[in-house]
Amino acid sequence: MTGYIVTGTDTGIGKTVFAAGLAGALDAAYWKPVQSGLDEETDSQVVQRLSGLAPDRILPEAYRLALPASPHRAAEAEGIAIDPDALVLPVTTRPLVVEGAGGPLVPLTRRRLFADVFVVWGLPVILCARTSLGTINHTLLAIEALSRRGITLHGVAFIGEANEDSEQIIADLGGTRRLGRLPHLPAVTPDTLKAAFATAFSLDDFRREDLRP
Ligand SMILES: Nc1ncnc2c1ncn2[C@@H]1O[C@H](COP(=O)(O)OP(=O)(O)OP(=O)(O)O)[C@@H](O)[C@H]1O
Ligand SMILES: C[C@H](N)[C@H](N)CCCCCC(=O)O
Ligand SMILES: [Mg+2]
Repeated sequence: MTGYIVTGTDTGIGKTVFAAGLAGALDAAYWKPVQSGLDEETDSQVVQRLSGLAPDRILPEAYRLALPASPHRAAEAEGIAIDPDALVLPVTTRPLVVEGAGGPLVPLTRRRLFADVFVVWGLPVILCARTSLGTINHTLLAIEALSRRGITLHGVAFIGEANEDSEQIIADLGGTRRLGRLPHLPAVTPDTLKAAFATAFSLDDFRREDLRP
């Protein structure tokens, strides 16, 4: 299985928008294993709308939970528990872009974290981080959490306005690379996202040999 796990330093950081850009650029498939919150457009629906991918490239979620909360809590609210061992990567002929919920230490159950399944999945992780003040601490904390579990960090994708020094010190102290920065888009549409993604990121950074079909 090839592809990437997209995680973030927080919820609402821009993972879904980034994942839509990446999945579209790689002509990939997208999977959101646990969706919590069903009242608004779901992440899968957003990616469907923004990526330009065919509907069958958006793979069905393993869990769809109504409460917009941490997955462990959203599951409990429905009287169920998520089974992390059931979160098996779907088999696809295309690279797979997998989006977590929130950040790497978000609980799936009261004992298991997203990071625990990242280890099992074995795909490299892309960490989405904002550029605004406070991001250095949050991003380095997330990098440390991934690193101590032996999870491969592919790099950091920044989202927001330029903050050269913060991006550089995160890359230096975190021992990782800056993949690029998606600016704040006044309107996020399939066209604006495609153009911004192409400007912000180099496809070669994501097209490893084993990602080619
Ligand atoms: N580059 C951007 N330009 C403008 N708006 C953005 C950008 N990235 C994200 N947003 C907006 O910010 C909000 C949160 O983004 P998004 O849903 O991608 O976050 P997320 O990290 O996937 O959150 P969650 O943890 O709920 O999955 C959305 O309204 C989205 O449209
Ligand atoms: C509901 C939200 N949009 C996400 N899907 C879930 C975010 C979980 C964050 C948990 C936490 O870190 O406190
Ligand atoms: Mg999302």
